[in-house]
Order: sequence, then C-alpha cells, then structure tokens
Amino acid sequence: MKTARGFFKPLAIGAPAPWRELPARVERMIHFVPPHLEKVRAKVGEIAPTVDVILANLEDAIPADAKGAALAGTIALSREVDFAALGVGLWVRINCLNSPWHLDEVATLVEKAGDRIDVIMVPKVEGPWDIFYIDQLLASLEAKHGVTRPILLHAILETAEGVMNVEQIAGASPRMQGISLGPADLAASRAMKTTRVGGGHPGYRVIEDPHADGSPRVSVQQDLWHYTFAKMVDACAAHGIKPFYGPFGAIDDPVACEQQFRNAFLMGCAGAWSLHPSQIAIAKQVFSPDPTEVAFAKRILEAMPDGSGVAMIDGKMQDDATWKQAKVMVDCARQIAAKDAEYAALYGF
Ligand SMILES: CC(C)(COP(=O)(O)OP(=O)(O)OC[C@H]1O[C@@H](n2cnc3c(N)ncnc32)[C@H](O)[C@@H]1OP(=O)(O)O)[C@@H](O)C(=O)NCCC(=O)NCCSC(=O)C[C@H](O)C(=O)O
Ligand SMILES: [Mg+2]
Repeated sequence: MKTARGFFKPLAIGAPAPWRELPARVERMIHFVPPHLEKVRAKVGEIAPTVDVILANLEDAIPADAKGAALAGTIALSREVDFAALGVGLWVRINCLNSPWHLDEVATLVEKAGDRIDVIMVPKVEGPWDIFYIDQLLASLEAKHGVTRPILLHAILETAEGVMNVEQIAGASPRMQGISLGPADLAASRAMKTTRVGGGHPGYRVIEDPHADGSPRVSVQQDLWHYTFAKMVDACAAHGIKPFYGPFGAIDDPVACEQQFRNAFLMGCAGAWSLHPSQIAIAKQVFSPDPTEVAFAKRILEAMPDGSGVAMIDGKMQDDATWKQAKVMVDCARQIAAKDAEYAALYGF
C-alpha cells in the first residue's frame, strides 16, 4: 500500500491532483444506456433531465460485435448532450480488465471525452490490484491529454474474490467514488443456483418448527444479498465512498424492484441502477428520503442545536446518536433539494 503522504500524489507527471473529498453529487439512479443503438441514444437528451446519472454501457448486454459501435456511440453521446449543464453525471461502464476491449476503451474515452466523463465503472473487480492498474493507466492518459479533473472510479462487486477483498478495493485509490453490487455475476461466481438479476428467490426461506397438530408451517422468504450488502456498505462507509445497489432485472415487477431498492436505501446505499425508463421514477422516489422522516429529523436537530444532551419528541428519546442520524437524513435531503425543485418543495427548503 502507498504511504499516507503518497496516497494523494498524482500518479503521472502532469496528471491532475487526486480528489481529496468526493464531489458532492446526487446519484439516486444510474441510468444504463446501450450506446450502440442510435434509436435509444437519440432519446438520451430527453431522459437526461429526469435522472442523476447517465451511464453508457460498453460491457455485458452489448454484443461482442457491437463493442466498437458502443464506444463510438459513447463519444458521440458525450458531445450531443451537455450533461454538466444539466447537473447530470456522465459515467461509462468499460469492459472487464481481462477482456480484449478495455485498453482501447479507456484510451479512447480519456482522449476524446476525458473532460466530460465523471466516473468510469469497472466490472468484476477482484482486488485492489485492479484499481491500482486502472488508476495508473488513467493518470498517464489524463497527463497525456491534458485532462484537468481526475476521472473517478466505481467498482462492481460481482465475484466471490471481490467480496472477499471489498475493504481493500474501497480504499485502493482516492479515485474511488463507490461500489455497486452486481448480483447476476456474483451469483454465477458463487455457483448460486439462480437465473435472476438481483432480487429475492422464493426458495430461500426460513420455516417455523413443525406443529404438534400438523397444521401448516409458516415460512418467510429471506434476503439472499444481506451479507454481501452489509459487507459492501461497511467497506464503503469506512473509506468515505458510496455504496449502490446494482441492477434489478425483472422490469415487469416494479413492486419487487421498489422493495429491493428500499432495502438498499435503508442499509445506507446512495442509489441503484435503472435499466429501463420505468425504473427511473422508482429509484428517484426510494432514494429521496421520505418528506415525513425529513420533517421529523429537522425537529431533532432543532431540539438539540449543539448535537448533545437528551430530548423527548413524540415519546421517542433523542440523543447525540439520533442527532447524527437526523443530520445524515437532513444533509441528504438538502443535497437533493439543491438539485431537484420538486423535492425542495416537499422538504420545505
Ligand atoms: C431491457 C431492455 C432490453 C428492454 O428494452 P425494450 O424491450 O425495448 O423495452 P420496452 O419496449 O419496454 O421499451 C420502451 C421504450 O423505452 C426505450 N428504452 C428501453 N430501455 C431503455 C433505456 N435503458 N434507456 C433509454 N430508453 C430505453 C425503448 O427503446 C422503447 O422506446 P420506443 O420504442 O421509442 O417506445 C432495455 O431496457 C435495455 O437494454 N436496458 C439496459 C440493459 C442493460 O444495460 N443491461 C446491463 C446492465 S445489468 C448487468 O450488467 C448485470 C450486472 O453486471 C450483474 O452482474 O449483476
Ligand atoms: Mg455483471
């Protein structure tokens, strides 16, 4: 690992100084776009004002013979829409580091759109060495092409080895912006016997003991992802970066999508991926704190102006710890309100 002093030094002569704090950005939904499809790309200008992040996807779901077209489409997209003016992030998911495509992708992206791309999402990150590699590569390319703002990195947690090393991944570079759970690849990596992209499974349950009278036993579906989530959220929080839920593949089941997103939100995630336009509104609603909760959190902050002591509000004890929770909630709401007039009104900011 780098020394403390070395951690924030640029990795190449002429590369921009690494971020010391993550830029404050609202990232409730990362909306995936297949950039090789002109028809879909043409709609991005219309969709962009309704999302926090547009992600041009170059990896899975893009056919092998369309990888070049997807890269060209990404560069075109970065020029066709002024994402910065809209306050919308532009992210790109590159192909994985053991693929034949990632090197040309990173080189082209930095050369042709280095000052417009906010975050590069790296799939199937196995350990900190993957981040060290891409960190160095980006620094060299940024220096070469005069990019003045470092491109951030987002890792997808989607292999058993990656889960094992998630803490080191989260702290591998000041470029680390966050980590998403990739449940489909992770399921395959673990040899889980499922065919879904995220969500629960009706077979994964706990069941009550047999009744003496032989009456039916209640069983309840459990969360397949809880362990991984908790590990990922703690690793991200400890390193000051953001955890995200990834994809929910059942586009036809908005109720389960909302539940999956809500579980992630309550566990500390900042956002989730939207794969289809119908998932944008779900993510927006779930990852914007409930106005009633925000109003209650504001009351806690008002009751304890210096954040210490004890207070009773509506029969509930408040102290320094609930004050901190309230502050998380109000800070999140304030950040959203600064971007989103609809929520500014709902929160009363
Ligand atoms: C999933 C889809 C293939 C569905 O597309 P389609 O069959 O066209 O859906 P609809 O007919 O309902 O579409 C209605 C209209 O909306 C447009 N559309 C669809 N998706 C998008 C989108 N993402 N962005 C913008 N516009 C979109 C359609 O073109 C229709 O338009 P019109 O004909 O004019 O009415 C499709 O949604 C899709 O490709 N989504 C992205 C899929 C993707 O990125 N998958 C990879 C991420 S998940 C993953 O990689 C797993 C993860 O890594 C892990 O391991 O867990
Ligand atoms: Mg994947």
